[in-house]
Amino acid sequence: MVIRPIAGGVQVLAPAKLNLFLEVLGRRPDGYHELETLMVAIDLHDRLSFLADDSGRIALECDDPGLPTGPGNLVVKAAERLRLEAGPDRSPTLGARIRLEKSIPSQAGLGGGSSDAAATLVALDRLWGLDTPPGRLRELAGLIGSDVSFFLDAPAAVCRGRGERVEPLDSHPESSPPEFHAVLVCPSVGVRTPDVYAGLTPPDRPVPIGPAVDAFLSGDPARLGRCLHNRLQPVAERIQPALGRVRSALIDLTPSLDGHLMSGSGSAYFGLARDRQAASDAASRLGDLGIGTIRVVRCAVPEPDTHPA
Ligand SMILES: C[C@@](CO)(OP(=O)(O)O)[C@H](O)COP(=O)(O)OP(=O)(O)OC[C@H]1O[C@@H](n2ccc(N)nc2=O)[C@H](O)[C@@H]1O
Ligand SMILES: Nc1ncnc2c1ncn2[C@@H]1O[C@H](COP(=O)(O)OP(=O)(O)O)[C@@H](O)[C@H]1O
Repeated sequence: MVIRPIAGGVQVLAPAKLNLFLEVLGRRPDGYHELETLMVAIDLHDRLSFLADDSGRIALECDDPGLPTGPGNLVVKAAERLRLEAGPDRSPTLGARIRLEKSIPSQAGLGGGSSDAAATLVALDRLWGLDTPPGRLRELAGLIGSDVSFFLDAPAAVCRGRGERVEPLDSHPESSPPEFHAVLVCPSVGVRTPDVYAGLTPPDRPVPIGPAVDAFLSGDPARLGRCLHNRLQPVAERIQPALGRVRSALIDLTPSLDGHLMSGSGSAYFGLARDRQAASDAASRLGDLGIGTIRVVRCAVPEPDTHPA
């Protein structure tokens, strides 16, 4: 995530993510599912600004009237959870005026709410001068939602457990993760994550993640395209049959695209392209079909001025 100082506070660009591979290993006794997923950040961002307020009030304003601005918003949840870390003496004076400008569609499997929550942890930790140890920040992220920890470590990682055990793929400081281009289709209908997991039967023989990770690290879109996999996709398409049209439209673009997949629990789909021009060409062809909002995106682009998690 990109974080910059502004007058009286900080501003953060919180990226969306794509799941390039998602396998469910089993259902856990706590009701969650054990996952293996390859996630990458993309250059589609929400923008959040944070101004300190020593009255102790946490106030959120959001330009999307469809989203809650109270404790139902993951931004408020993250702010309140972090404030507890300051202890009973300091926390009553810690407040913030937060503005959230949404560009990441909701209920799309793009992790917008989770990314906003991670951005809030990082920004308010800095604004309130808490200096929370990175390991503790990760624990708090895991308490807020399964996908939140990834955004502390983006741009590319393998995530396991509920999704909160993150193994970044850019661990060599001198090498950046490879860059991929894709066309993104965001249908007007969303899919609720709990409904998708509730409708899932975990596979007897899970698909291994290794080939997808190797293909990702090779930087070859054709190779990665052959390894794309999402166990949640057939369930989401059963719940929301309109998604079948998106899949068909992407199939019709084969072989101009190197592969296509639904992200996370849906409803967004992406088509992997050999380069930016191929992604733009695919976007033009998809634009007239009325299947949703079409964008060209880049994956796993290293960003300047990132907060060391
Ligand atoms: C499917 C994925 C793939 O990256 O992303 P999205 O499509 O939501 O972006 C994630 O697993 C979603 O993560 P996140 O959206 O943070 O989930 P949470 O808020 O923790 O959980 C929402 C609900 O999903 C189910 N859930 C979530 C994660 C998991 N490993 N197993 C589950 O069964 C549970 O029913 C839980 O109550
Ligand atoms: N900051 C936020 N941005 C988006 N959705 C949020 C946010 N906070 C809470 N939510 C709730 O989380 C749900 C979906 O979250 P989102 O992250 O957009 O989708 P997904 O889990 O599919 O990636 C929505 O129903 C929305 O009401």
